[in-house]
Amino acid sequence: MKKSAHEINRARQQFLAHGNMQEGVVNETIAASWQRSMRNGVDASQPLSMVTLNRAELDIRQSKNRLLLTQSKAEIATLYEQIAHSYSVVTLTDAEGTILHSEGQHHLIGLAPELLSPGYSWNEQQRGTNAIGTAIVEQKAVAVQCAEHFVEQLHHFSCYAVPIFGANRQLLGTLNVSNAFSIHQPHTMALVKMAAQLIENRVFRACHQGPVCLHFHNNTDFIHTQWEGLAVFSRQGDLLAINKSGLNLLGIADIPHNFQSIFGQSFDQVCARHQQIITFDVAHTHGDILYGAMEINTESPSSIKPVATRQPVSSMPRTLAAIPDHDPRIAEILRQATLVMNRDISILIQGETGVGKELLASAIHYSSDRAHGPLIAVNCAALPEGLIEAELFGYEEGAFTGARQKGNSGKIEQAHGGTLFLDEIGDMPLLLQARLLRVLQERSITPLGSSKSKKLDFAIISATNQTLQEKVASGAFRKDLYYRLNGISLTLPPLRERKDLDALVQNIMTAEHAGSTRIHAEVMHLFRQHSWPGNIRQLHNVLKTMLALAAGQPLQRQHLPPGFTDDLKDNSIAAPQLLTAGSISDITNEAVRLALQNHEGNISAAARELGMSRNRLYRKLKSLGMT
Ligand SMILES: Nc1ncnc2c1ncn2[C@@H]1O[C@H](COP(=O)(O)OP(=O)(O)OP(=O)(O)O)[C@@H](O)[C@H]1O
Repeated sequence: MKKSAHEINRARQQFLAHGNMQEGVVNETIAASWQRSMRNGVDASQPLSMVTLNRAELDIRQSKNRLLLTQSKAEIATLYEQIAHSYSVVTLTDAEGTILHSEGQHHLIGLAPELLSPGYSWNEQQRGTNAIGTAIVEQKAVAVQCAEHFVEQLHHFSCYAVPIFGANRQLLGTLNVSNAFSIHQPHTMALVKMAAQLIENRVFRACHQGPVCLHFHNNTDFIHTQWEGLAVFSRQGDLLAINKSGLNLLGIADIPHNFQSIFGQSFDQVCARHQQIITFDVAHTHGDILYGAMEINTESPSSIKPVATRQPVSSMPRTLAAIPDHDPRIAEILRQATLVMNRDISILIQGETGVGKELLASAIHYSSDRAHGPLIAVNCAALPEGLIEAELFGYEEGAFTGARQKGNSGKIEQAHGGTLFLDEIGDMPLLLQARLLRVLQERSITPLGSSKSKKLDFAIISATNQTLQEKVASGAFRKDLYYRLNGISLTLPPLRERKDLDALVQNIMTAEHAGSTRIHAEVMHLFRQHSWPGNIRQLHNVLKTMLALAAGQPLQRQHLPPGFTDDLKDNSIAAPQLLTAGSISDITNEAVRLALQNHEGNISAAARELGMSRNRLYRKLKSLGMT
């Protein structure tokens, strides 16, 4: 049975004072870690050192762990949304316990923000028992709750860390959730484990993009989930790689190197049935039947899936004119974009994650004179470093041996006559920045292995959610390339600062074919109070979840994802009324009424909550006959 924080603290005090471990209070993992912490001379009563890596050191670490970072991004965002509340932070560390990325409002959990920010190390040797450091030592999932932490300063926090292993089963890092709850939350650990498993699978697929991949499990429902086994084969049926779950499912450590000897069936015949679920009666699983689905990559071996970024959902705004411009900052961005788009000026779009940078880039392209040409999107963060050069610049026949023998036009060449969109440009490796600069200056390209250059004509738009100027200052991004890309910089505001939430909600509801679904006024009120760390993407996800949970009924507070309201300052809401997503003016009227009610008629406070000026609110009240 789980012991109380008080009992654990007493056992810890006794251990610190006399070195003896009270039986049955903490589990073996924590007990062993306390012993190590003591041996390592960690001072349990002193606050932790605040020393973290400087910007340049962190840049180096992040670029060393680019694959892990890029393959984790989406899962971290989803995990954060699943547990979204102000008292949690999600962190991703490298194999030494140094934070590479964190998601959450660090300052709110009552710990110095530095301690959960990129650059801080949670190595057990220095910090004593903690989920990240201890998970790295133990190479397994570890939960450390309150007084189980060796250092007293951490006694108000609970942390859940799960190691992430690479394609060759080497430790890559950890995924961790820290929160300010003293009660053990088994579901938090389950969510972290699921996310870590998904990251491992993504890393595996990014490293092994062989032509044939078998997805398998002993339960058909688990195929294409994070628990599936993955085995990658060459076109001849030679095993190129297998993931950890695959090994476990097969039940043998020493895997044969050929499809037929593993699965007992002809590779070609199974490939021919790749649209069906195939049953395998495998010898070593002791009667356990395995089921598999073959994925055959019919594209040329060189086409790498992660290059292309997501295409905007078709019903989302496709042109600048279709983007709502009720927010003055957005209206100004749209005006500037319209003025520069056909003038050979490089556009750099900046803004936090999920603010709509990609959507804006695509709207610029489809509004420009090049709308009939291609829009080629390259996610600079989603490619293994060694492949970027070939993917961007292309290569001539004979430049490589093996799978890449035939030659391939690069993404830049494919953008000829259209627009090249370089997403996450801040992640472009330094070495390739010089080459890209040359291409942009000369508007011509020389593929790898070729001596002939080709003249090209394309518009360039890049986007980043990093502060490029800081990267320039730390030497991680070339100044000359920065100036070249930054003909004009358009910075999209975060959602919490936008004044057009109603219009955005309406847009998303329409895109989700739910334009006539009614939204409770209370929900809109809660939306206005939310800080939206994931911006419009998060708003979109929340609305999608609510639409699913409401199953055709009006969207109400109980349909909000769990944890959503924890972020809000004031949950006391007035009597609910129903509104239609389509009627922005109705929503605004209702919001005005609620805001005034919440602030007992105080115009300034109500205007602040509504994100409008006092004058505008006065005008609004006048038009409503409320003054
Ligand atoms: N004007 C808009 N109206 C409705 N939905 C929008 C709008 N802008 C963005 N979105 C929604 O927000 C999501 C995120 O947008 P987008 O991918 O363009 O953001 P981003 O800033 O490029 O994010 P990241 O930096 O993480 O790549 C989109 O999938 C879309 O659903």
